[in-house]
Amino acid sequence: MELFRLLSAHPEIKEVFLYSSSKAGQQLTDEVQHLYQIVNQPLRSLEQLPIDKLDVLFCSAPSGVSTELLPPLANKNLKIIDLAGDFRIKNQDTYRKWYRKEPPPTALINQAVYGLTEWNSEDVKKSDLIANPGCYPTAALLGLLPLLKTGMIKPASLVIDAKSGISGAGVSPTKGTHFSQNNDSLSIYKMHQHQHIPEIEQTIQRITGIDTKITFNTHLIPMTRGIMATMYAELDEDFDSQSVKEIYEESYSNKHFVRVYDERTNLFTKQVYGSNYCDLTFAVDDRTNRITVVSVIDNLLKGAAGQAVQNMNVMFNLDEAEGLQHSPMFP
Ligand SMILES: NC(=O)C1=CN([C@@H]2O[C@H](COP(=O)(O)OP(=O)(O)OC[C@H]3O[C@@H](n4cnc5c(N)ncnc54)[C@H](OP(=O)(O)O)[C@@H]3O)[C@@H](O)[C@H]2O)C=CC1
Ligand SMILES: CC(=O)N[C@@H](CCC(=O)OP(=O)(O)O)C(=O)O
Repeated sequence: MELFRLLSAHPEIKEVFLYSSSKAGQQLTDEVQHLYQIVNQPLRSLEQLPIDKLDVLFCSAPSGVSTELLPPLANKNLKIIDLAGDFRIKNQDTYRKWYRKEPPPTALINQAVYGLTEWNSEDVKKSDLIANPGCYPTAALLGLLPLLKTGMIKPASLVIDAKSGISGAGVSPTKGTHFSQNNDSLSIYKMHQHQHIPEIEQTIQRITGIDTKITFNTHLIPMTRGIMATMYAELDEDFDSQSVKEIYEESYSNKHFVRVYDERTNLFTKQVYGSNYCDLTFAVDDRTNRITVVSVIDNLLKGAAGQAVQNMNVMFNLDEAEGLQHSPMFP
């Protein structure tokens, strides 16, 4: 629904069609009461996809669905952006191990471009099939890549501690996302087993050439949206606060959606709420020679729908911020 909201207000989009696997033919009223004035269509069935009339298709279903759905639609003069994990992992055995599902065909995995446009916009531009990054990897990688690429931190020392709002768990309520269980409580889940671990390691490898194994844990926070990734690593002795700040500024000065704050700024997930920004800060600890990096995003925007629209903009040679210019809502 966030994707639909963004696309409906996008100045370069003529028409958006909505498809559903379970509610074809129904009017979207209950789920999208908040979009009452713009949802003026019944949900369509997937069999009705007019491939030759569409420019771009977003697939926004849980992992495993696009492995079945997308292969027959690929390479048909239609650009595809998949929001799920299916096309993100290049090694099929790695995908099987972490997702416990069968991967898509090799040719399509090889064709898919990982859409972290801040780091590979040239590939995104040429691509017809984008694997939109996961929410946690987006937050973690945008904070870490500048430091890893320049050798500022020791990869083996890296620990990523991430926290997410409950909308990260999708639309269907489960025991784990029940209000009474989460309200007034903080929980840890999928310890050392999160499916985003191989995605982060693979992207570090592809962008910096570093083969490393990360320690990554995730927590559920009783809030609707937002991710904070707090990352700890040993700083190489040749670097200090000043050089870290310079590297961040160099990496992101011309990147619209990454905002680098001064060292030790207190960041809030709410300062990016409803926006496509990723906000970063850091603190160097001279006593321990460790650095802490903090990254915040809105999981539904920069972590999913916003980043998907940003990728679409780059693929169609539009300004990458088209349709995503709005500031965060605060408080
Ligand atoms: N929530 C988040 O913070 C993030 C989400 N993503 C990705 O964004 C996309 C949307 O996320 P989110 O809305 O949370 O996802 P959900 O898990 O809530 O699923 C979205 C919709 O997928 C459809 N769907 C299609 N096939 C199936 C199936 N076999 N089983 C269940 N549902 C199915 C359902 O709609 P219908 O029945 O109408 O077809 C469902 O409402 C996903 O690809 C997800 O991986 C990425 C990063 C962050
Ligand atoms: C809070 C919560 O449950 N979050 C989800 C990640 C959401 C996401 O990024 O999903 P995909 O990688 O599937 O696209 C999780 O931890 O599995």
